[in-house]
Amino acid sequence: MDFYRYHGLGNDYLVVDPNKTSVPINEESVRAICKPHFGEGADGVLYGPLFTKSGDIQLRIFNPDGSEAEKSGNGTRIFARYLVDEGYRNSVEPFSFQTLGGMVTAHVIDRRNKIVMDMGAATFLSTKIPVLGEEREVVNEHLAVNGRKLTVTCVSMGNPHCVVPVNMLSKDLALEMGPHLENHAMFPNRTNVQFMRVIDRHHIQIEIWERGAGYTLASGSSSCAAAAAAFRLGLTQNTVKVQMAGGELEIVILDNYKIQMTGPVVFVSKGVLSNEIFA
Ligand SMILES: N[C@@H](CCC[C@H](N)C(=O)O)C(=O)O
Repeated sequence: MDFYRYHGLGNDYLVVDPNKTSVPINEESVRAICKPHFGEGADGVLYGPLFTKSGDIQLRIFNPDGSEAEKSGNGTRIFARYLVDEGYRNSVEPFSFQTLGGMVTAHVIDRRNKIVMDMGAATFLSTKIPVLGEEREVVNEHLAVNGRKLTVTCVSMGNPHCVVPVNMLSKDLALEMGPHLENHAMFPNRTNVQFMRVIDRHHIQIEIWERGAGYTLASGSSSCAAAAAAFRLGLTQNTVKVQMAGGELEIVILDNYKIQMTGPVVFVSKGVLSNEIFA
């Protein structure tokens, strides 16, 4: 099974192309592939391009625990670059593809340094995220988590996010509280988690705990969600640089919370997976 490894700010994915391999991708095989030391090790698998009857391209996004995600910011930028690198699309014109969390549109301006992605609209609506309880926008709500009382704002970018503004940010905070928030009873589909420090009206910093992946150096959809929450809370303007352990993404919040994300993608390697890892 051929794979193509890319990373976006240290958030690394393996692209597995169904047109080049017949090995099935499922929960079990994804776990084996992503397992550090025993498999290739990665923050996820991007399975595509799959083609619909009308010729649209579809992408399936898998977390290292084998669960399927509706959307990924770094994942979609990486996949856009793969489509151009392998000649499925060219970089002259923007192109779109489907994810479980909706359509995204890629503008490949400089395939290494600048891929702009129209990520779809952010929503704070509980039924869309989902968050339990009566239908409402989940903005500045109190949540008891592992003996602490946090104030959270929840966002769907197609996939679920829980943003926690804090004054003091650390990796340890994400490692300690992330798993409790990810699996909190309020989130029936679990959630991605961002601890967010506002630096000024154009800069925020986040530490991330990803659903199905754990601590990651960067997350594109997390950056979109955190920027949308900061803007909604009146803490920032609509153009924000999001600083993460792995680097920085630029997020623009357009009308109706449509989100545009800009960032780099690095091609790391191409390889062949041995069947032995599935035994
Ligand atoms: N790393 C991604 C997010 C991947 C999916 C996420 N773990 C989920 O389960 O929703 C990104 O860059 O957005």
